[in-house]
Amino acid sequence: MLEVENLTITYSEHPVLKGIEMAFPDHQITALIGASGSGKSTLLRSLNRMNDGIASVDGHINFHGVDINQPNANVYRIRQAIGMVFQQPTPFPMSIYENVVYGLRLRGEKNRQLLDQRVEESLRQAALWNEVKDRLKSPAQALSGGQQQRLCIARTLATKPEIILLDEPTSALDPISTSQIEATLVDLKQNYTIIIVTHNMQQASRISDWTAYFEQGQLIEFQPTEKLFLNPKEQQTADYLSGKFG
Ligand SMILES: Nc1ncnc2c1ncn2[C@@H]1O[C@H](COP(=O)(O)OP(=O)(O)OP(=O)(O)O)[C@@H](O)[C@H]1O
Repeated sequence: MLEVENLTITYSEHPVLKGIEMAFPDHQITALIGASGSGKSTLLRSLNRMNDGIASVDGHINFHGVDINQPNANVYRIRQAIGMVFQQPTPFPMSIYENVVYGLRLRGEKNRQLLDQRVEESLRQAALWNEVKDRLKSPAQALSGGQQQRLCIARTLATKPEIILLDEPTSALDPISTSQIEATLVDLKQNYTIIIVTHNMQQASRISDWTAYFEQGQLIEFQPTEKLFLNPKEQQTADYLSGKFG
C-alpha cells in the first residue's frame, strides 16, 4: 500500500534523508528507530506531505501505486487516508465529542446519527470510550495527558484512514498511559497499517512487527523486529542497539 523509492529529502540544500527504499508492510506496525537527527521524523512527515513548503523531496512515495507528490495529487485526501498523531497530545479547545468529529465536520458531514456512531466507534477503537462516554460534552483539555493522546488517536480514526503515522506518541506520557496506548496500537493493526517513530527500544521491540534503523539520513537496516534486535545484519545497527552509537 505504501512504499518509498529512492527518496531523498533536503532542507535548504542539506540532504537529511538519502536514497531511502522501503515498503511498509500492510496491517503491521513498523517502528522507525535511530539517533536524534537521523531523519526519522522527516521521513514520517513526508509520508502525508507534512513537509510541504519546508523540504524538497526527490524520488517517489507511492500510495496504492500513485506518487503522493505528483502535481495533481489531492493533499486533503492523502492526509485523510494517512493520518498523523504527534508527540505532544494536541486536543483542540473544544469538547471531547467535537474533537472526534472535527475532520468529519470539515468534510461537511452533518448527519447526527452518523457523527454519534463514529464518535463511539472511534473512541472504542482508541480504548477511551469507557472513560469518557458520560462526559462527551466536557472540554477535551480536562482529560489527562494519556487520555488526550488516545483522544487524538480517536480523532485520527474518525475519518477512517488506512495508515496511521505516530511521532513518538508516548514520550510525554507515564508508563501506564504508555502501555494503554501500546495495547491500543496492537489492537488497531488488524485494521490499519501503523508507522511509529520511537526512541524507546523496549517499545519498538514490544509492539512493532518490523523495525527500520536509520543513521545520518540513511536506512541502515529494515527487518522483522525480532531479527533486527536479536541478530542484526549490520554492525552499525548492533553498535546502536548496544549503546556504542547515538
Ligand atoms: N524544518 C527543518 N528545517 C531545517 N532542517 C531541519 C528541519 N527539520 C529537521 N531538520 C534537520 O533534519 C535532520 C533530521 O531531523 P529529524 O527531525 O528528521 O530527525 P529525527 O531522527 O526525527 O530526530 P529526533 O529523534 O531528534 O526527533 C536534522 O539534522 C535536523 O536538524
